[in-house]
Amino acid sequence: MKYEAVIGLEVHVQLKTASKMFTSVPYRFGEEPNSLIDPVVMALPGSLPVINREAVAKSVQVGILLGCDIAKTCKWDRKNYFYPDSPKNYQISQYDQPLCLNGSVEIEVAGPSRSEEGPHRNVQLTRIHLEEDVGKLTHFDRDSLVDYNRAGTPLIEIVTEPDIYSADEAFAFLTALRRILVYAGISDCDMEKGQLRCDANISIRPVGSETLGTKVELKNLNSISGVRNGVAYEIARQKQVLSEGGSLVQETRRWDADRNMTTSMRTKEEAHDYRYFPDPDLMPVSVSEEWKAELAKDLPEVPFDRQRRYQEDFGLPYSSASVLISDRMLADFFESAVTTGGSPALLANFVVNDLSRELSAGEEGVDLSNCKVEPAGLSELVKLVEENVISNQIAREVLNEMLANGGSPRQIVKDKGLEQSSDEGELETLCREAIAANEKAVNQYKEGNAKAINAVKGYVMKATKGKANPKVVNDLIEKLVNE
Ligand SMILES: Nc1ncnc2c1ncn2[C@@H]1O[C@H](COP(=O)(O)OP(=O)(O)OP(=O)(O)O)[C@@H](O)[C@H]1O
Ligand SMILES: [Mg+2]
Ligand SMILES: [Mg+2]
Repeated sequence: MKYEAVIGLEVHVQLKTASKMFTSVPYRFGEEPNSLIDPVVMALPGSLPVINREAVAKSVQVGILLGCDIAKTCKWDRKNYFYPDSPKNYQISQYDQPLCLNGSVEIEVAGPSRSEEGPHRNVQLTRIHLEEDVGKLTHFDRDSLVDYNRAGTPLIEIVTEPDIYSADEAFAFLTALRRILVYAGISDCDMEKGQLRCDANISIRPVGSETLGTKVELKNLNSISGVRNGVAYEIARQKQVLSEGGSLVQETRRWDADRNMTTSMRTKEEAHDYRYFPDPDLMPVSVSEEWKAELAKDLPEVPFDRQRRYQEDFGLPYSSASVLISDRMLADFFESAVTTGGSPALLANFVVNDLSRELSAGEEGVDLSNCKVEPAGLSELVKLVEENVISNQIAREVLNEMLANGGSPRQIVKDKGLEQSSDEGELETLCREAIAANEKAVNQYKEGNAKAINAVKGYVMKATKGKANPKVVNDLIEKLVNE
């Protein structure tokens, strides 16, 4: 029998807010353990929670970005369980009246190559609710240490419908979701710092069947590639079990990235009964239309809309547009340069090929905040190319100088005497010299080998240190070899 996979994701995202969800203490990653706590975080008797307006605002913004229905009123519920990573014996969450319902995330599954666009599709969401994070346990041989710094940090849980059908789609979903959230300043979504965490629910069913199979919930997925690997492994494992005549049980499994396999953590019988009930210490929250409109105003255009605009309005190829939108700093830099002037295609080339490579320091991504080149400077450089003052090749050289020492491109070109030479008399002499020195190549060219002529052009370029106007050289050589 042929099977297909069905996947639903639960994504937890830490919100970038000045203080915790129900108290004014801040949260920062990597601080002295148990230094960012107070009576509310520790749930000391008599302490009362106060709702963080900024956290609600950011969650509403996520809802707007993802096209959700924002609840007019949402309420808070206690999810009861005890575990040492939480100082209370419950977590404040939202059960039956979450802040957002429905909505979707546009994904693009990778195309056949980096320069070819893959198919786009909307993955449906079920809900988004707001809750508080728990602390962090560190286990040793005989005992464990607990750090409550993270406890009480605002966390949203984004739950998808079972509407993802492969490991690659799960990867595409998380990539797209993370990009939107980072763009909008909702969260930095650094998975290594636990700012974005994902559980994957996976089942398989015979192709053509409408009913869902028994689901396995996969935990401990520590990176977006980890999700892809874990989901792929789990789909294969489930198919294997069924093909051997076995049956699947509803369980929670743990992804072991080192051993590249999943192992069982607990089965359905061991699942918690959370005994949800409304938190008596917190009032429901209502979100007015005015507030929603206010919050919507601060939101950026979403990345795929930008990608389409770059392709349609600026005529950029997919390969450039997709790299530009992969990082908001890069895209903003490009747009700012386009506004200042210069051909979008040329600007995109320099940003994608030169700036992004120069500035992407490994995992950290692009950091343009310390860059010595400003958008206006790049724009000026491109104008020099368009005005035929310098060639593309020289422009690269000037850009490298700008990246190293700053400065205006016009001034650099002037100081270093890099202006392109279009002096036909001077260039003709050089071209004649080049043709004489490359007799063999010229003959090959005449016999139909079009590329052979590059040797002749190369000679002129070398002699002028790249300063010859390539168009003038081309035309001259063309004319002279056919004389
Ligand atoms: N048979 C199935 N196959 C694949 N995914 C499923 C299946 N049934 C449900 N799902 C997905 O599992 C996820 C369930 O998440 P949800 O948060 O609603 O419940 P939970 O995991 O039981 O609760 P908790 O938040 O306490 O872990 C959703 O993303 C849903 O789409
Ligand atoms: Mg859940
Ligand atoms: Mg779950």
